[in-house]
Amino acid sequence: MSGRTRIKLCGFTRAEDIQAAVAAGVDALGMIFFSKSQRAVTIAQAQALRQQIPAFVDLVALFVNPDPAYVQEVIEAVSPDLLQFHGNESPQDCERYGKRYIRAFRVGSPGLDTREDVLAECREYASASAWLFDSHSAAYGGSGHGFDHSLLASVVTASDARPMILAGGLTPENVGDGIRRLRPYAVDVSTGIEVSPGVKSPEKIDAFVRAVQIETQKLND
Ligand SMILES: O=C(O)c1ccccc1N[C@@H]1O[C@H](COP(=O)(O)O)[C@@H](O)[C@H]1O
Repeated sequence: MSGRTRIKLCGFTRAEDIQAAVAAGVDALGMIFFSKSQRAVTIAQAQALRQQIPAFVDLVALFVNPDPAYVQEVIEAVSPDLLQFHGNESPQDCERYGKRYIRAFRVGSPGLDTREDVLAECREYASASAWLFDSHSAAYGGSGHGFDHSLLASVVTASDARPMILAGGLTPENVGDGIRRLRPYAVDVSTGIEVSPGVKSPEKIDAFVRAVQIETQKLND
C-alpha cells in the first residue's frame, strides 16, 4: 500500500509517555484492559490518561477474552475510538458493541501456521476495521517477539483483505524492513519503544516514528 504508514503505539500507563508519542506524531495510542498484562491500566487510570490525548489521535482499548460487561464499562467510562481483541473472541464477540474494532491474529499458533490457514481465519473477521498480525505467545501479545512474515503472503495478495497492521517485536531498527516487505497500512509496537514494561522511552518513540516515516518516504519516491 502506498501513502502514509499509520503508527499505533501501545501499552501506555504514564501521562508523560503519551505526551511524547503525540509530539512525535503518532496516529493512535493503545491502553491495555487485560489484568494479566504488565501494562494493564484500570478504568480510573485510563480516564485520567485519556485527557492527554488530543483530537485526531485515536485511543484504542485492547482486550483479551474479556467479560462483555467489562468492555461496556470501559466504552462508557473511557470512550475509546476503537477496540482491539487479542484473545479467542469470535467475530460476534468483536461486533457486539457496535464499535469499530481491530482483530489481532497470533501468527504461528496452531491453526495459524500456514499461509492458507492465516487467510481463512482472517476472512472470518471481514467486519474488522483492520487485521493485526502479532507473534504467537502464551501471554496473548506484547512479547517483543517477531514471527515469520512469509506466512502473510496470502493476505498481502488477497483482494478482500482488510487493512493490515504489522506488529510483533517491531523496533526502530527493524520496522523499516517490515514496511518494505509487507507494505502494511499501519504498524503497532509496545515492547520496542520501552525501557521496561509500561515505561516508554521518548528517544525510542522518536526513533521508531522517524524510521517509519523514512521507509515510507522511500517507498513513495
Ligand atoms: O502489550 C501487552 O502487554 C499485550 C498484552 C496482551 C495482548 C496484547 C498486548 N500487546 C500487543 O501485542 C502486540 C505486539 O507487541 P510487542 O511490540 O511485540 O511488544 C501489539 O499489537 C501490542 O498492542
